[in-house]
Amino acid sequence: MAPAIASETKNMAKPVTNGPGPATLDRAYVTFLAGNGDYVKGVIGLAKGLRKVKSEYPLVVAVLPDVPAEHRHMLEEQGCIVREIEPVYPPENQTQFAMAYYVINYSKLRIWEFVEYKKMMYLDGDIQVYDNIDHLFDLPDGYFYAVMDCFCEKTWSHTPQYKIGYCQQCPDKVKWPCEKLGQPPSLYFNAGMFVFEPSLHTYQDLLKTLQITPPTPFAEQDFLNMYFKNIYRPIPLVYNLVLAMLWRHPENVELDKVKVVHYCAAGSKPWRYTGKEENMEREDIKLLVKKWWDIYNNESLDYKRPVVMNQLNVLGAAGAVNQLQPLIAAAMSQAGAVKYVTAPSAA
Ligand SMILES: O=c1ccn([C@@H]2O[C@H](COP(=O)(O)OP(=O)(O)O)[C@@H](O)[C@H]2O)c(=O)[nH]1
Ligand SMILES: OC[C@H]1O[C@H](O[C@@H]2[C@@H](O)[C@H](O)[C@@H](O)[C@H](O)[C@@H]2O)[C@H](O)[C@@H](O)[C@H]1O
Ligand SMILES: [Mn+2]
Repeated sequence: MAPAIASETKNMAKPVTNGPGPATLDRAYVTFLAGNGDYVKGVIGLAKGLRKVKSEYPLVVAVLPDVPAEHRHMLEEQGCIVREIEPVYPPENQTQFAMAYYVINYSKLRIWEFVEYKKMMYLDGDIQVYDNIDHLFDLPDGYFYAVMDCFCEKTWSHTPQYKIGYCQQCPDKVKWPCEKLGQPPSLYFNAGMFVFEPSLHTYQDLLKTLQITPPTPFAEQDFLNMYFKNIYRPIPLVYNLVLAMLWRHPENVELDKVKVVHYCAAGSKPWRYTGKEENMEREDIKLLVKKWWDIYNNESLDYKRPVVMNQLNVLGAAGAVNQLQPLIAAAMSQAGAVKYVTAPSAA
């Protein structure tokens, strides 16, 4: 069934607002971390941002083997659930077609294997959540939800749409020349944020399909758009503001209504912001970078391991195993959706 093709927000998929459901283990946010560099700051900021908006669900971090133990510990100290994944590579010796920087992002595909969760929301590590978006988990099952991207940045200069000045964000401004180029491109989402349902069948089919799909410039983002084309449903831009929208389509942006900001424009990563790159001197960019730092530096947003957990650790270390049972029960209820359980060392 073709997804609702939405040309404007009002036609886009709307969350089912049936009020706050019970916090269940079958839902979680998930992000992806690779390397031993400074992206870990992005993930820590995201964990604190989700806590600030009182999200009911935990944050799972899929880490590649090259993420150092120190960074994994920092994430666990922030209440994250750290899961190691193996890298995913596109077909052998064809990676030169993808922008080299993006090849590592194919590893995001491992999250479809997290089937202990019925529904997950993927968020890039360079995303910050400024309003509670838990209601997106209530969107009807069976679809892939994400926000439409923009084709106007020079990162898109390899595409026909860029060359003729067409963008799905303003399809009437420069109309797609159907007689010359056939059908306009399908609606295309930014893969920095999406709502999906983990499934072993889908996971295996994704990997199998990847092996026969030549890589393309936007790597896993292009691949996911191709793979989920028939069940993709656009959701409003407030759920993933790709920063370039501020200067490419300001008429589509109401900044005070934006719930999720995606710091993907060149030079906009808050933890390495210098203000020197193009558009980075804008007042709205400076404000959004400050908003990110205000959360990152706010110690009141640090994860506080439930008191009982500390007692558990003390008793576990002391080998007082028989006193652990009631504490474990209390810890599980106090921690709600179990975010972080250290298996007490057996006596
Ligand atoms: O060195 C890296 C590069 C990327 N990423 C992860 O991969 C995501 C996608 O990369 P990025 O956000 O830089 O792409 P963009 O959205 O800027 O195109 C990041 O948000 C991180 O979660 C990472 O952990 N380490
Ligand atoms: O690996 C491909 C990446 O493609 C996307 O980033 C792009 C996209 O947003 C373009 O529209 C922008 O022009 C560009 O700057 C930006 O990097 C996703 O954000 C990222 O998670 C990841 O999938
Ligand atoms: Mn990103």
